[in-house]
Amino acid sequence: MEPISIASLENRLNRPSEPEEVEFNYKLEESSNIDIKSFEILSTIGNGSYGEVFIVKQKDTENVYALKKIPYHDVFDSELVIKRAKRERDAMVACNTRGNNRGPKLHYAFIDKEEATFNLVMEYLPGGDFNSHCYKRQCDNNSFTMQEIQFYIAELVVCIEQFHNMGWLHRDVKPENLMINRDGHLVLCDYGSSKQIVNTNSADKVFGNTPPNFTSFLRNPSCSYTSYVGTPQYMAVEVVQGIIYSKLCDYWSLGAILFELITGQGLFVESPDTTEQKIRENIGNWRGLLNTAISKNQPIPKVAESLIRDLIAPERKRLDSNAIKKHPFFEGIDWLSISTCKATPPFVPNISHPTDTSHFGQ
Ligand SMILES: Nc1ncnc2c1ncn2[C@@H]1O[C@H](COP(=O)(O)OP(=O)(O)OP(=O)(O)O)[C@@H](O)[C@H]1O
Repeated sequence: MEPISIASLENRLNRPSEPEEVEFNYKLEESSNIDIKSFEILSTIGNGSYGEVFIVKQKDTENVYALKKIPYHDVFDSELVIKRAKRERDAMVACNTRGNNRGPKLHYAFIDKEEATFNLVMEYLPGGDFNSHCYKRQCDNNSFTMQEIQFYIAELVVCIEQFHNMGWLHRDVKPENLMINRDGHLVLCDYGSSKQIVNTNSADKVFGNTPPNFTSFLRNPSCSYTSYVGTPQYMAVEVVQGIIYSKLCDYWSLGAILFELITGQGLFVESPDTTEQKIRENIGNWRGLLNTAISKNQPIPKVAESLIRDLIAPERKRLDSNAIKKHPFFEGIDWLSISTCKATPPFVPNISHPTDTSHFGQ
């Protein structure tokens, strides 16, 4: 039998293109000679489908950061990986420049050509991810009170709203992509699936000095997208069907998360064995299945059911952030204190030192 020859990186036919460092680098000029050797890797804190996240210490300053490393030399999907990493980097830069206090602060971004990785050095969020927090509560038989759910959903509304206000759709809002910061507030992370809203008519005005009114773009086809992204369980029907969608898709995800926090069940997920394909089919048949899910999981407070139905709804009827904030589900919520992180969270992580990783399951 012929020996199987494995193509080296150099002679592969579809060798991936090398990413441009100038497009990716961030803040390197302010701190000379920053590269991967500037950081001591302490431990792994997360593993996603695209990257690995470590807690690191900068050697000269002793500052602690989270470092996300995204390898780009996989021959099968490197173009996709490069696109995702750039989007993530660009959205994080937008968070920094537009003062989004619900996104992780980006400190540096650089490419390591030797190990073929993108590197994003960001603020370390020590409270762990919200999904793990919910899972722990469920395992401890300590389900959320309606007051706690109201708080977290209000925080998520503000996270999504701030992301939209800087001119981006997130498209992958899910509990795993929400982190808890040191003060117990939610931060929306993982921008690999996000998309910048492009106003083809007045691109300059969108990011000019005048704050743009993005609500006016909500149903403007020139600001809607048809590519297929996201995580099926929380994906809006118009995204699953690949038809034109707008930033309202992120509020469908909010509705799916609200349902899950109240019932402890994933919406449109019948059992842990439900396949991705089946979840997509279920979302396609959402009208009937939503009624079934709601009647099967009673009691759900009427006011919460009403908000779920206003979010798991056809895009043209779905509430936007202004209408969501006025919904009776949020009675008693002080939106100013939520958006300025002054509201008291129900849980504040106990952090004993800057490199404490006790809220990350390992
Ligand atoms: N700034 C941060 N501080 C602390 N932990 C973080 C931070 N960013 C990410 N993590 C951890 O790393 C995990 C993976 O990160 P992330 O979701 O960004 O990776 P990904 O490869 O894009 O994931 P996905 O599979 O969702 O696309 C997160 O779930 C979280 O536990």
